[in-house]
Amino acid sequence: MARVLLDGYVPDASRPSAVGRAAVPSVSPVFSVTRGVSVVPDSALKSRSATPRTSYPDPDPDAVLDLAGVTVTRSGNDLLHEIDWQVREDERWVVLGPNGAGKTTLLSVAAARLHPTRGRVAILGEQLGKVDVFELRPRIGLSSASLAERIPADETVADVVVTAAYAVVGRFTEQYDGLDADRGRSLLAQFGVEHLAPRLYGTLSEGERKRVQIARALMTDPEVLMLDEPAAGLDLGGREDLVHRLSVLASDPASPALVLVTHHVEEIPPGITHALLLRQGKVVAAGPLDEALTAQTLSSTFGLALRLDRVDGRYAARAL
Ligand SMILES: Nc1ncnc2c1ncn2[C@@H]1O[C@H](COP(=O)(O)OP(=O)(O)OP(=O)(O)O)[C@@H](O)[C@H]1O
Repeated sequence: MARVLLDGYVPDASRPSAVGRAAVPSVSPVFSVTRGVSVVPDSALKSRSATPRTSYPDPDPDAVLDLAGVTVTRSGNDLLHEIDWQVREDERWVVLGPNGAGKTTLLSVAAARLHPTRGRVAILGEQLGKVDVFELRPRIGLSSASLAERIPADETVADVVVTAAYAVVGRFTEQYDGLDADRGRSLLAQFGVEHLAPRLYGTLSEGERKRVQIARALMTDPEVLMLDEPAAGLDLGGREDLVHRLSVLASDPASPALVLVTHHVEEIPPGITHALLLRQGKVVAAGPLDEALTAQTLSSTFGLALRLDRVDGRYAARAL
């Protein structure tokens, strides 16, 4: 069952497009439930619960990620507010939300890069605050813009991938054996960029860099793979190629659990099984893809009346 927790979309009656044609519910001033979806006005979305939880259930030992009551506060604002989220080994999640919704912050917590202000975070059975994150991080494959920015432009592509074995960027004096080099090559081949192995990273196109970053994220044979906007900046051909390769990865039962962050439903690869929709640091809906991702929840998430189509396992959205 999908958890559809919050629907902050309030149709603007003055906008003709939002009336009648929108696949979103009408909203009472206080609270309403339409077709099983909890709906609250924007004022409620912005509110913060007065008494935050102080105790949390024990983490589920079978969960790859188990977040309870996760709140991240900066400068008095909650970037994430009371997030509960569980990811299991065989699940492939997409995290959707508009700019500033808190997606990257959520991924940073889930990848053991950021401790929450409040809440309990268990990653691969280890609880943040009780584990050495430097031992935990190699078990998590992460591809993100902030990590990519740290890759030296004069590093060869082959080294960009193999250095993940030591969780470093920039090859120094570490020694890599033949198995590392073989694995690096085979991952580059999996993403169609094996021929780029001798090239300097700084000479690659954006699309080529993205594929190299994902190959790097898989280098340590991680138990969970987290990709923050892997298709950002790609042209149509590059996006379609990447979506296809991610679909192959997501559909392979031998692949690790996957969490993919995006703004665009068009970038959801077939094989994704679950969705978490985030708005203003709060969960709008979370659960199996078909239940959590609907025109209604998407409209609520982006604060816009949207039509959502699904053809051959691919999604498309447009404003009504
Ligand atoms: N250190 C900080 N202090 C204050 N606000 C911050 C800080 N870091 C992030 N924020 C704010 O938190 C919000 C969530 O940021 P985050 O990067 O997680 O969003 P996002 O959903 O990934 O956005 P985008 O899609 O634009 O990448 C943003 O409004 C951002 O400006």
